[in-house]
Amino acid sequence: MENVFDYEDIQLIPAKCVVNSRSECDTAVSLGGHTFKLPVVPANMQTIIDEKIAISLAENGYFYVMHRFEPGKRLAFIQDMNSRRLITSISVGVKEDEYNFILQLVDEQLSPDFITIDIAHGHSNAVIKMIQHIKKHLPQSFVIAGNVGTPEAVRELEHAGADATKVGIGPGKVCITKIKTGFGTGGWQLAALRWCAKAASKPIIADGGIRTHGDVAKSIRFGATMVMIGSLFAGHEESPGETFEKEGKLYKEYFGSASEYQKGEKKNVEGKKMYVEHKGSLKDTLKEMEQDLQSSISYAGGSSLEAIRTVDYVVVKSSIFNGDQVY
Ligand SMILES: NC(=O)C1=CN([C@@H]2O[C@H](COP(=O)(O)OP(=O)(O)OC[C@H]3O[C@@H](n4cnc5c(N)ncnc54)[C@H](OP(=O)(O)O)[C@@H]3O)[C@@H](O)[C@H]2O)C=CC1
Ligand SMILES: Nc1nc2c(ncn2[C@@H]2O[C@H](COP(=O)(O)O)[C@@H](O)[C@H]2O)c(=O)[nH]1
Repeated sequence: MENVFDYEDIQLIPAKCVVNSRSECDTAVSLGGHTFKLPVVPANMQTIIDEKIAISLAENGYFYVMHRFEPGKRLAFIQDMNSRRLITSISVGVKEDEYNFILQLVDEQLSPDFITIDIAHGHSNAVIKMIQHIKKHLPQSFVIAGNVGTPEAVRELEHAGADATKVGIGPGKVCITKIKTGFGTGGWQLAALRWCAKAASKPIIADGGIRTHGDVAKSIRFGATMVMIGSLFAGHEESPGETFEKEGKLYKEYFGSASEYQKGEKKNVEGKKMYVEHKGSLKDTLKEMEQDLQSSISYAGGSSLEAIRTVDYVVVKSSIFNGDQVY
């Protein structure tokens, strides 16, 4: 692979502005026949999303993906979302019980709008089999499969029936896959996204490594339809996970889905736990993200996300931060 780079190595080049106010710029995106306010989705992790946040996101026009770590609650969750006439979007794994869960949904005549197959190494027969199982029994559900990091994987999962693929092996903030296995897209996630997007014939969700709001625009430029984010959404008032106080400051926990804390055992651990500063309300962060993305669109010289997809860019290998702190 040539031309390897990551988010902080890239700057997008401004084009002539065509709007009078950033508020004219539309950040809406379509996925699976639905339109969402932002091309951004909180990660399907237990310290990032819970039922309450899912309801609030769906009610306010945002995409969400519920995590799969309380499997017994999923059926009731889908029923509850259906009764509220909200979008249903859940995650599954690939173990035997998950096959039965899909059949149980069929028995209950429940067909979630979105099903995300959430596995560390998504380029596998296990994921291909699960895609085929879901497509056979719940053909109306939009299947997101991942995670992957190569064009071959994108093509294979699309060929198996996936409606979208999720790209990102190891760039996450609480990820230690890159350290423990030596593999992944950590450090070159944006280049991997571009590589995968060139091969894709269906939407791609960029997953992991987003550290600033500008990285959302960069993901769009390099081929993402949607961007999954963990750490930037951690630590909010609404976020699940313990809050604790240290020297008068509030922090919240954020742990990896393959961490000891999630698994309850020290086996195949590829994630860690960290504490992030308390950030206030999730609603405010989403609003700020929307405003920042509206501004990105205006710099791209357009009035919708499409303008960002073709904007010029430069590789700034010396790092755009120039020694500055991110915030
Ligand atoms: N995006 C990323 O970079 C990563 C994300 N994660 C997250 O951690 C969570 C747990 O993931 P995961 O361990 O897949 O889920 P599970 O623990 O549910 O494992 C799923 C199945 O895949 C097998 N499996 C897992 N990893 C591999 C591998 N490298 N090679 C072959 N088989 C494998 C497991 O068997 P066995 O355990 O016996 O091998 C198990 O049968 C997920 O939410 C995932 O998104 C984890 C790592 C990387
Ligand atoms: N290697 C691991 N990756 C993990 C784990 N838990 C979640 N994840 C991935 O990280 C992103 C979020 O990344 P961020 O940079 O926005 O914080 C998430 O969507 C997963 O794909 C883990 O334990 N190990």
